[in-house]
Amino acid sequence: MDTESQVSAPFLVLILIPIFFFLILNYFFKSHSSNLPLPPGPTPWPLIGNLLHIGPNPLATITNFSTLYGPLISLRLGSQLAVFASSPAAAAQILRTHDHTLSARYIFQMTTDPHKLRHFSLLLSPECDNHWKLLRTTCRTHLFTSKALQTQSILRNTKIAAMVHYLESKTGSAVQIRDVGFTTIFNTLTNVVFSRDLMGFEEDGVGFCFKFKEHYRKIAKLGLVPNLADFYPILSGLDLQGLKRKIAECNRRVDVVYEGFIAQRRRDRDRNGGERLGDFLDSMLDIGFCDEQIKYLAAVSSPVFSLSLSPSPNILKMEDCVLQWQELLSAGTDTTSTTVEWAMAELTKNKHIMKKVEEEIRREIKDQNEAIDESIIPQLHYLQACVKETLRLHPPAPFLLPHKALETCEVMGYTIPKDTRIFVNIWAIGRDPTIWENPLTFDPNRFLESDIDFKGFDFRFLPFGSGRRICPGLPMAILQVTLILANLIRNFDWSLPNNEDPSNLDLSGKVGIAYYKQDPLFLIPQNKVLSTLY
Ligand code: HEM
Repeated sequence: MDTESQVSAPFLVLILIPIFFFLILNYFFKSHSSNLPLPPGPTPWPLIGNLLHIGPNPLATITNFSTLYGPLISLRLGSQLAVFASSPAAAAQILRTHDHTLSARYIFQMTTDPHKLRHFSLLLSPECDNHWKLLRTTCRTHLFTSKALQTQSILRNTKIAAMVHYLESKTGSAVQIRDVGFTTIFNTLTNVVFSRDLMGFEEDGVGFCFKFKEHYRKIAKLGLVPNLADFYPILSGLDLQGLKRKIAECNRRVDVVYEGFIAQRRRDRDRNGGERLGDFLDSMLDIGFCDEQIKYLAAVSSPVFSLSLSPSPNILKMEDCVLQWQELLSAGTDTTSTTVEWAMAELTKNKHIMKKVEEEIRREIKDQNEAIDESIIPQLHYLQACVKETLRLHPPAPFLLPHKALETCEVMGYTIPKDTRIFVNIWAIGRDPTIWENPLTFDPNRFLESDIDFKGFDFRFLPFGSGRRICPGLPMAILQVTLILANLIRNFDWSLPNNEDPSNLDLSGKVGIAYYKQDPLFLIPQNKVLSTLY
C-alpha cells in the first residue's frame, strides 16, 4: 500500500466498529423483515453472506450452484443480494418478461459520482429513462447504422492495413494477439471522433506525452480488484482500498489530453485557412460555437461524446464528456479484442477449422491480388460461424453487465426484492449440455446448421444481451472482429512460440473488465501475401 493511502490502525478500528454493528443490524433486519420466497442458494453466513463460497473461479462456482439449486439462484454478497439466471427460460423472464423492471443498472462503487452518471452516461445510466433513450438513439444513428458503418469503412481498412504492415514487420517473432487487436480497434474508434491514432503497436501514445495504452492497462488492472464497497456500500465514502481515488487520478490525467485536442484543432483550422478533416469535432467547429457550447453540443450530437448527453439545460463540463468517451472505448475495445484473441486461440488449437476458414476466404475473394474488402464479409459464412462459436464458449461479458431491480417483482415463483443485483450467466447457458451437443467442443458447424443468432431473440445464445440494454455496438463489433480475423488468417500462417504443440494450448479464462484468456495468446506470424496489396 502506498504511504498516502495508509490509515492508522486505531483510527480504522474507531471507524469500523460502528459500521460493523450497523451491518449486523442491517443484515438481520433485511433477512428477517419478511418471509419472502427468495430464489434458492447456499445458506449465507451472517455479515459476509456467501462471499467465501465464491472462491477464485466465480464462473465455475456459480454455474455449479445453478446445477445444485436451479436456474434462478440467489447469493448474498456481503450485505447485498444478487440473483443469477442460468437457463434460457430464466434469462427470458429477466430480459424479456420483466425487462421493464429489471433493466436498471447496478453502478460499481469505484465509478464516479452517481449523479453525473445519471446525467451523462449510457452504459452506466442507472435507469432506462428518457435521457438514456436519447443517448442510445444518438449513438445508434451516428455510429452503428449500416450507413454510419459504411462511412467508417475507409477508416477501418486503413487501420487494418496498418495492422497487416505491423505484423509483416514482425514475421518470425511472437506478437501478443489481444494487444494487436486492441490497438487496431482503439485507433479505429479514436479516428471516428478526432481523426487521430492514439496508440502505436509498440510505441505508446504515438507522439503524445500521455501513454494511452498504459492508462487503459491501469484501468483494466484496477477493474480486477474486488471492491469491498460493492459488497458493503456503506463503506463507499471511505474508499478503504483507494480504488476510487486511483481511478479519479487516472481520469484527471487523460481529461487534460482530450481538452488539448479541441484547442489544437481550433489553432490548426485558423492556421490552415479553415481546412477541414470532416470528423465530428470539425462539424461542431464549423457551426461556429464557442468552446462551452461545443462541449455541450459534443454531448448532443457526437457519436461518441453524445454518450454524455444530458436532457437538463446545464452546460456539460469537458471532463464529463471525456468520462463517457472513455466509457465507450472500454465497452468497445476490450470486448472486441478479447474475442479476436479467443477466436485465434481456438483456430490455432483446431488447425482443420483454421484451414477451412482460409479456403473460404480464398474462394470468396475472386482476385487474390486484392486487399480484403469488407463487402465480402456477409459471404464468409463459415468464418461468421467461427465468431459465433467463439462467443458461445468465451463470451466477453459472461454475466452480461449487472442489472438492478427497480421494484420488487416475482420471477419463476420467487421474489426479487427492489435493488437486487441481477446477473444472467450466459457462460453457463453457452456450455449447458442440455442445450448444446458436446458443449465444450469448438464446432462452428452447429451455427451453419441452425438459424441461432445473437441478436437477442434466442435466449440460448446471448453474447450481446437482450432487451432494452442489449449492446448497441453489436453491428460494429461483429464487423470489426470478422474483418480482423479474415485479415489475420488470409495474410499469415500462425504458429505458437517454442514449437509448442497447439493441442496443449491452455484455454482457461479469467474474469476482469472482460472475460480474458488467462495467459495472453502469443503467436508467430509468417507472411503469406505481398504487402503491396495494402
Ligand atoms: C464482441 C464485442 C462486444 C460484446 C460481446 C459486447 C457485449 C455487451 C453486453 C453483454 C452488454 C450488456 C448488456 C446488458 O446489460 O444486458 C453490452 C453493453 C454495451 N455495449 Fe457492448 N459488446 C461488444 C462490443 C461493443 C462495441 C464495439 C461498442 C461500442 C463501440 C459497445 C458498446 C456498448 C454500450 C454503450 C453498452 C451499454 C448499453 C446500455 O447500457 O444501454 N459494445 N455490450
